[in-house]
Amino acid sequence: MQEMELGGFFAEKVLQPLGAITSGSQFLEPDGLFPNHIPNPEDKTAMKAITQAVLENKADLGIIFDTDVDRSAAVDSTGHEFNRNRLIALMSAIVLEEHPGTTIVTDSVTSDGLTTFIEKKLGGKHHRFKRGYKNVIDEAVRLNSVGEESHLAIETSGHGALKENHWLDDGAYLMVKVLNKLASARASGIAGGSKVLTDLVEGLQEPGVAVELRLKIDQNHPDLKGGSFREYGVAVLRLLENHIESDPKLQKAPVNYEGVRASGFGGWFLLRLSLHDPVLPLNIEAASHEDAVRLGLAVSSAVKEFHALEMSALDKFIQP
Ligand SMILES: O=P(O)(O)OC[C@H]1O[C@H](O)[C@H](O)[C@@H](O)[C@@H]1O
Repeated sequence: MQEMELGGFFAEKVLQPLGAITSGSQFLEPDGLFPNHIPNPEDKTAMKAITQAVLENKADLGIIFDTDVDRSAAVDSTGHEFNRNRLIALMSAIVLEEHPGTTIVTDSVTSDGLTTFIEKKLGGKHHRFKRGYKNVIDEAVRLNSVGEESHLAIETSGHGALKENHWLDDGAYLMVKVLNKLASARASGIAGGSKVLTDLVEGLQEPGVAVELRLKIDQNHPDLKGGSFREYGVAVLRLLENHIESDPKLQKAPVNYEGVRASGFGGWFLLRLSLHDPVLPLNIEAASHEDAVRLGLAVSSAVKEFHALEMSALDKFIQP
């Protein structure tokens, strides 16, 4: 069972020759207008489409790719999604079985629960680095070159690369690893859909609320005073950092490579500059909506003097 545009080859050229039944697959024909949904494994509509197809067809596993097959996600036979932190947890479990103790390099927006899972349950090391598939891959290569073993560089976006695959940014290869795990469980007599995969991520703590709010910087606003949006964004981050230091309810993340990350109210937030856009993405995770709002309020009150920052997404989130 599989879906997605250019990745259509995977059903015909990989899954079928291996003996898989792929009859419930959908959207295998490329169409640049993307008539079905945004081709993004982080997108809720995209994940809903593959989940429904898995359940309707009683498939053992669902696989979804983005347009050029470098991002992927999976769905187990019960409709449980393996994308974002859960995909990283699954891939970490598979890679750490093969390479005990190895370092997993991820992007900056990964959850605190993922760190606990990788380090306490799997016995690996979580190196939370920067957003951007190239950044995580380059960092994993660098770690190996200075003697720290790393076999997996992966983003919540679904981009992922393995050392054994020459650090290619390759969503199809990630799914091959997942399929391998499923097939070897079958071969050793463990049936039951894709439960073997679900079991691998057991114990991963997931937040009740996880949001990404993208705060735009108006590049024509007089507050920029002819400077770049980047400079403006850096000034916002600097001020937020000062606020955190003077707020006893917030603790600055001791190790952080991008933007400003802080814990508080049982959750965390990260405000950073987008890789490409005049935007400051704000990620907030917490156990409840109330706690997530408290974190949002802390950010909002810290940056309120920055009038070129478009706050409507955050305002909407924190409104009573
Ligand atoms: O920084 P953002 O705007 O959230 O974008 C971040 C994303 O940018 C590009 O699409 C890269 O290919 C991704 O690897 C990265 O995750």
